[in-house]
Amino acid sequence: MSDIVLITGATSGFGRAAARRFAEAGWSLILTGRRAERLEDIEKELSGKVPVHTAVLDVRDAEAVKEVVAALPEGFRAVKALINNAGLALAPEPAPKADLADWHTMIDTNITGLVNVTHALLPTLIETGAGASIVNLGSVAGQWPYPGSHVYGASKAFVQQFTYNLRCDLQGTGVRVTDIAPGMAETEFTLVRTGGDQAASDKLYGDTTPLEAEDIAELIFYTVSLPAHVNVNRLEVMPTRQAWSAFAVDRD
Ligand SMILES: NC(=O)C1=CN([C@@H]2O[C@H](COP(=O)(O)OP(=O)(O)OC[C@H]3O[C@@H](n4cnc5c(N)ncnc54)[C@H](OP(=O)(O)O)[C@@H]3O)[C@@H](O)[C@H]2O)C=CC1
Ligand SMILES: O=CCS(=O)(=O)O
Repeated sequence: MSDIVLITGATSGFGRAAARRFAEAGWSLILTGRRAERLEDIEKELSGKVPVHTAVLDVRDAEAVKEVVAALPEGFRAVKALINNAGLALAPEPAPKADLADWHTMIDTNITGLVNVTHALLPTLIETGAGASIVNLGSVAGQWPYPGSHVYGASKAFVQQFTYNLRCDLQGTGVRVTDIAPGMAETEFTLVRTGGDQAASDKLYGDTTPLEAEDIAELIFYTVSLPAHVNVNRLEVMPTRQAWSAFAVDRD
């Protein structure tokens, strides 16, 4: 029987690229996201190669998460890898101008959603044991501050610490836990962050060489495919053309 991966946010960006990468390697796929049509598209694309099960799922809804996990069909139950990828940034403006509702949405998705899915799948992953993996999508924003990152960066700092803390509690179970923390990558991320501003997205990724979704998919797959005794704790990755900026100083 093939290995089974569950990917949240498989309708776009890293999640969709990861689905393709795991399919290439013959894994069975459980793909989730809120957009049903996108899930149908990716299922159509990949189900000729490997078994695919899709579920429309908003990770913020803890009950729905439990139901999706409980209803996994025969052949998709022994999950070996969980890719906690669903997430988003909103409100690119500075904190005093940001909407409280956007802050809540980021917390509900990037923190609560990730915790919901992890909690629901922990028993299965522990049963799988040696070689099982949880890969959490953090961000450079979880480590490095920048203007407009406010709650987004803080939510990704949570992802990093939750990853480390989970590692402590899962020691002895064989389940590995990794925080992959990408820098600038061209996906629908900026379109979502700016409320659909295609020009802003094009401008951010233009005239440089951002990471591509496939770069991160490769790292996710690599992390999961390492020998069972190897745990990558955190992988921070940036485009070669991206680096840190100087400290900001307020002057008279
Ligand atoms: N692109 C970048 O520069 C970076 C991104 N990241 C992180 O990587 C992850 C993937 O982002 P990326 O691929 O770039 O962005 P995309 O916007 O392309 O993809 C985000 C995915 O998350 C899903 N999603 C969002 N909210 C929910 C929700 N409430 N329930 C279920 N699924 C949800 C979306 O699916 P749907 O809308 O169908 O629900 C979509 O599939 C995120 O966690 C992001 O924070 C980290 C560092 C850099
Ligand atoms: O998480 C996304 C990367 S960035 O926009 O915070 O640099």
